Amino acid sequence: MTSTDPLQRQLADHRAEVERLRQKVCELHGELPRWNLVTWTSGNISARVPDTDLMVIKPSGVSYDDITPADMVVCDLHGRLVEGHHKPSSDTDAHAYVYRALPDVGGVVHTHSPYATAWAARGEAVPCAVTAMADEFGGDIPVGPFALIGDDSIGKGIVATLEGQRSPAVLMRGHGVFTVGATARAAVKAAVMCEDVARTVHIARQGGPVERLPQEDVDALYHRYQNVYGQ
Ligand SMILES: O=C(CO)[C@@H](O)[C@H](O)COP(=O)(O)O
Repeated sequence: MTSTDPLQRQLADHRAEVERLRQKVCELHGELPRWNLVTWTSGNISARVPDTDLMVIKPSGVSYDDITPADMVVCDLHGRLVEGHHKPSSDTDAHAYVYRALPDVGGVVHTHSPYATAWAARGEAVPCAVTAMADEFGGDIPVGPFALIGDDSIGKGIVATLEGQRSPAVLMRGHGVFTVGATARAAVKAAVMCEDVARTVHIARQGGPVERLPQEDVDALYHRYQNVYGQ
């Protein structure tokens, strides 16, 4: 019998994609401890289910060692549970706000990676001082406002900070990293690269002042990496 609930109908009509994303998002969660981006159960990943008002997101507080595709939770884009036997991530409101505000975003990642989170604790943007930053971020990694969890505050801070920015990463002051991407995998890559460059620039600054790359070089590097690099 077909449900009269539009979200349940979307779920039924996109069942194969939802199950594929449960598998994919679960796999991607393994990358967070692998790259030392999270501690214990901190951090989370979600993916938008294309052509729906749904997302697949991490269950709250479940160990990375134990998480399975079946544990992934399906929510609507207001953070309301649609399907799952766990409570969704405590950051679901933030992920949902981003998806509502930025239609091109297909994946959102949150980490507490140590070097990037140290920059967030200082409320300081990571200056674009190395080519790897120009490649992936197209400039500095910006800082967003401190915001408490539990409503749209974090999501609003992420979206407002990313407005007009090339960077797919934002350092939420006093909290940690949020990244976005066309896919969840792209957002995970941005989180990995964010921690890498935050560490490099931090170490560089221990030896003396760090200068940003010339803007024209940043532009050229970003264009090459985003449009030419790779296969
Ligand atoms: O920083 C936060 C809370 O904002 C999160 O990273 C939590 O630490 C992980 O929450 P769950 O996704 O497990 O609910």
